[in-house]
Amino acid sequence: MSIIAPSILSANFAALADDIKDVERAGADWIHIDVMDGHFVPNLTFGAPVVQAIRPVTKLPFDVHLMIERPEQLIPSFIKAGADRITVHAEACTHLHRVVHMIKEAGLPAGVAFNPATPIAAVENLLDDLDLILIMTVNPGFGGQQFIPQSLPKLRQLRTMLAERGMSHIHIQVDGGINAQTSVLVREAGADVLVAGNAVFLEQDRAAAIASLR
Ligand SMILES: O=C(CO)[C@@H](O)[C@H](O)COP(=O)(O)O
Ligand SMILES: [Fe+2]
Repeated sequence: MSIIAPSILSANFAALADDIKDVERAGADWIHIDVMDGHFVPNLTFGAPVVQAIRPVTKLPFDVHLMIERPEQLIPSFIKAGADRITVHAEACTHLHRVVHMIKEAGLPAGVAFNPATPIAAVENLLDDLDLILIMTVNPGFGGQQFIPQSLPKLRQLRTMLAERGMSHIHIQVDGGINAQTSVLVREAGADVLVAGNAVFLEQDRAAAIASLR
């Protein structure tokens, strides 16, 4: 069964706590938090103080997706604020091994994300250290974009790579343009953690929306 992680980027920021409680009631598994710095991606979102403010609102794990340059500078503050798992972009880390170990040594599961144009080979020698690999199914920076179909062969390639190495316990996460239709395609291609922003938060009936993704 897929893990569903609604992305609060599509929530109503004026009622963020209520929206988080609502998706928890509706059956969400993780809360996906998109951190953007206006440099690595052309948009700006939340910092650690926002994560800290919403931490008491839910018991669900906070899945923090860092779309920022030099993530090693901010990882400690996100952990202190209540992150339960952290994913960094391969493209944003000069020393990816060091950054992944920084997350692991703090006791958190570590993930590595890949933009649509980045080959996944960069992670081949790091598999022992990873809990999750995120295949971006849009170019990161904004919610509500269209799913990129070339992500599907990449997902299959990753699934095969993990199976060949006996590493199929590593989560394969997808993020961007996931809805009731594309969720079927990505699941068939190997994804087991589905992030969805608009497809959950813009729906009146969030329980039905989550069920249709699952
Ligand atoms: O990381 C990102 C965007 O960069 C995502 O988490 C989006 O927030 C997903 O939004 P939808 O495409 O599902 O609306
Ligand atoms: Fe994300």
